[in-house]
Amino acid sequence: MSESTAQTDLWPAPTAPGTVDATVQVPGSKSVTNRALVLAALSSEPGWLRRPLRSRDTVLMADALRAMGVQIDELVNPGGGEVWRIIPAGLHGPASVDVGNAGTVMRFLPPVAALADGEVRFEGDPRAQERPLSGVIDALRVLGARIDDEGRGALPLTVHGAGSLAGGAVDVDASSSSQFVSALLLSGPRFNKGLELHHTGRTLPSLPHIRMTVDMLRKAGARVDAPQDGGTANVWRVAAGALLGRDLTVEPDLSNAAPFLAAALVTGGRVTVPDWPRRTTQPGDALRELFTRMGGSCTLTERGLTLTGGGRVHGITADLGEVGELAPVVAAVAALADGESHLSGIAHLRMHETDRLAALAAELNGLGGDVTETEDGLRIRPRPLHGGVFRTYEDHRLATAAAVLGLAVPGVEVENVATTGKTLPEFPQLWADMLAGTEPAGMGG
Ligand SMILES: O=C(O)C1=C[C@@H](OP(=O)(O)O)[C@@H](O)[C@H](O)C1
Ligand SMILES: C=C(OP(=O)(O)O)C(=O)O
Repeated sequence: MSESTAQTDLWPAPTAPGTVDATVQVPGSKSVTNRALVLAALSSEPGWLRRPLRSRDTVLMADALRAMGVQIDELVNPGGGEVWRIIPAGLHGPASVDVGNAGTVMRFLPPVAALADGEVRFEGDPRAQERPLSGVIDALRVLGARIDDEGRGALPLTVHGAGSLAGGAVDVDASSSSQFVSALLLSGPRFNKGLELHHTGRTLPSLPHIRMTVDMLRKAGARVDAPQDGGTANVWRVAAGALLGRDLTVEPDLSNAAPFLAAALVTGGRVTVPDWPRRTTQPGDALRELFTRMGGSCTLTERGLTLTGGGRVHGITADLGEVGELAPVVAAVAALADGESHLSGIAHLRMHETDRLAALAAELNGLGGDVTETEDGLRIRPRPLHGGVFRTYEDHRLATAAAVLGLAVPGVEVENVATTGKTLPEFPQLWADMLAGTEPAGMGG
């Protein structure tokens, strides 16, 4: 948890005037948008991206690829929504990349830079320099890349791209971030010998995100063997070969649907998220099961996913290792529940945008909660909460978690709500719109 910014920018989290009843159109998935941009940049023909997410993380990704020579045109679709046309070109330096605090940018792009011709310099926010990257740096060196990180094993660094990379077999410990695996797989088809990646760590978080990588690679024409389909455990193989341009419509970001669905749960109301995919690799799909266990009920129809709160919120014992992105909002809901919760499998959240376990414990306890950190998660004992400042440590998911608490706890003031711009710049407006249709207390149902 790094030092918090000044507390001058405080957003009074609105209290729910009654039961929420709303339809919330959630913008596109960060993880899908940024993978699609990388794959399109590496492909041999132009591609299209419909309804991409426009947020800090995805704009940083697009700008970085442009800096390496890729053309990305942003078009307005008269039928609604944005369309980006990606025209790949010979990747080249010199280029300078600002990764911000985007894990996807800082991890997915050094392998792309190794394929570029020339130097690519990577810099980022102070927090990005603390986040793990050595798994990618060390693996790229084994695969033939020259990287100057002055021995840090972290940002800032310079990749001296040679226009191609040998590739081959490599061991990677990705226990601190699944993005090490995704990063190498995404560029793998463009390595001369392809890639054979052995994960050597004891644990591997966020498996759905690795499945998303494999799925999107295959849809772009890559040949991939993965443990998920009965392949060798902990081994991924990517054959060398060309990638095809795609015309892809981005699914809504299901992890960013979490605070809105949580609003239905904690107010005993109803929220529908249109365009919820019937099949998806996004970890946010697990919200259906998690929030059902916490007292809601879900229906998936052609209108989308509707979550209806049951009037009571239950505590939960859950291993969130595969779906760590959901932990902050689940923790907020758990703090409002009728019983204790144990969230486990999320030690790696200590190296996310902030130390999320420390931050959630400190901020929930600051409002009167009883939260303790465990070795790999949080124990949350619901207590009557009171208002106060909820610090967000430049972490979008801390801000949205605080908004959920604010629905039930008067006087919650959220520091720097604009930090939601990392993946959901429209958050305050979407939240206000959701509440505008809320039935006053006593009239809901
Ligand atoms: O590949 C991806 O798009 C992501 C993978 C996960 O990272 P970790 O495995 O580092 O948790 C997730 O938390 C992050 O928000 C997005
Ligand atoms: C961990 C997250 O982001 P990043 O892609 O920066 O790792 C997140 O969005 O919860």
